[in-house]
Amino acid sequence: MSSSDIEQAEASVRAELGALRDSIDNIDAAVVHMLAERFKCTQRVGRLKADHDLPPADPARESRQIERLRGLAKDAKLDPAFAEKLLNFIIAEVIRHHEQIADGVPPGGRANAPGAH
Ligand SMILES: O=C(O)C(=O)C[C@]1(C(=O)O)C=C[C@@H](O)C=C1
Repeated sequence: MSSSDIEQAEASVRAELGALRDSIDNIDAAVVHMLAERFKCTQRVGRLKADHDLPPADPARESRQIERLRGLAKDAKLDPAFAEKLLNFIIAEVIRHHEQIADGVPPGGRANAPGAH
């Protein structure tokens, strides 16, 4: 469906689509804000782990998180496999951050590293 298809649709359909998209935009904003808060916590976890020579990843903790999230997803009628993929995607990024902290990479990237622009 292109934008012009939408322009041709009935006014009531356009109004309903607009209202639904407003809600989607609000939800997307909430997701971004919640993720930002989560990453603030995980940055502190990364610092703590680096300071105490703890490994970036904790697979046992991840298994518990996945089981818990799959259960929550089922209750919420969300595909548990999707919830698991999403959590794994987020955790992979967190582990990358933890590794950077342990390697002494400054927040925002390797600004002073050779080859950086
Ligand atoms: O709880 C930790 O130890 C974390 O580092 C946080 C976190 C997560 O993002 O939830 C990330 C990596 C670990 O493997 C497990 C969990």
